[in-house]
Amino acid sequence: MRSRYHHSSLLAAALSHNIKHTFIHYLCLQSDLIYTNSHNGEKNSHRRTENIPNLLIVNWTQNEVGSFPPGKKITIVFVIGGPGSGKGTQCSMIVKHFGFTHLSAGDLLREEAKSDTEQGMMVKNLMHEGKLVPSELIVKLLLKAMLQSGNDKFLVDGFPRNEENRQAYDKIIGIEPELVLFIDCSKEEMERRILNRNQGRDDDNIDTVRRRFEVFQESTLPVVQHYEKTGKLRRVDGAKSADAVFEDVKAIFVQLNTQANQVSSVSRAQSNPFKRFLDLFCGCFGTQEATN
Ligand SMILES: Nc1ncnc2c1ncn2[C@@H]1O[C@H](COP(=O)(O)OP(=O)(O)O)[C@@H](O)[C@H]1O
Ligand SMILES: Nc1ccn([C@@H]2O[C@H](COP(=O)(O)OP(=O)(O)O)[C@@H](O)[C@H]2O)c(=O)n1
Repeated sequence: MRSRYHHSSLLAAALSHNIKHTFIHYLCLQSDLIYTNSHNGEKNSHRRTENIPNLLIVNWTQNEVGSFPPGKKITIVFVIGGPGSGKGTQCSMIVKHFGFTHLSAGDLLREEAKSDTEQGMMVKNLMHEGKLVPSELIVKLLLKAMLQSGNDKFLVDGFPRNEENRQAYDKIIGIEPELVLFIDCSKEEMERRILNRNQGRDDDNIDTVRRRFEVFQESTLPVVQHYEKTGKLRRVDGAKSADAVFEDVKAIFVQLNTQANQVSSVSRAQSNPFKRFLDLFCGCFGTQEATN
């Protein structure tokens, strides 16, 4: 009871503050994100929040986490696929060959779930139910891990999982992914792999797995379609053996490296004043190719 009143007053204080760059979220331990839904379906967050115990407010500022130095080139690749499609397996192979830092959204959340706080408990419960954790929390964890790594190339595994993830990422990190790797695999094969995985994961049981498949179908597939439209999606057949999948993945990353090298040699050339002068000079006499 006390905690309910405490949270209600925090909510009131937060609403009255409207601080720029501050992200305030209302999460419920037993229900989904509830800010816009009331009992009777009206968009009335006040009434709804006052009636719900265990309300948790995650309030954090961008300054708390930090940001990348301006102008630093950061390469981001999202890796998506259903539960058990082989995201983690492929990511470790990519890391060995291409020097990326692997950030698994699921691993970051599992770490968070160990903490003996209200937030840790909330994450643990949602994961146990196979539901998605509120987006700003996972984006914050990703940004923190990116900054701590000191690297500039990241594989973000298991993200974005829904439109809300994608939008929160755009708002908070905002670095366009270079590409989005989608590991496509049948439900039967994924289920078989998960039930044989034996990593002692609390959510690798048949009931939670089924819920995770539903979430994938309903929430993640629309994100796949989004990246298909923007031309960023690279689909690989995840049903093959891990090595065979990696052959296809490798080809995608070799191409990505080639493009990156071309871009950096063009920008090096453009930043060379003598080369710029020569280009201009030759351009005047119609001999542009002479400098290439
Ligand atoms: N291509 C594959 N063929 C057979 N088993 C695989 C393949 N890729 C991964 N696995 C196995 O399937 C399970 C799930 O793979 P994992 O990489 O953990 O998936 P995800 O990260 O997508 O949940 C693991 O036990 C892994 O060893
Ligand atoms: N972007 C994400 C990624 C994972 N998660 C949570 O973490 C759980 C495990 O995700 P995972 O990527 O480690 O595992 P798989 O479901 O892909 O096997 C999901 O079922 C969600 O509860 C999330 O809420 N949001």
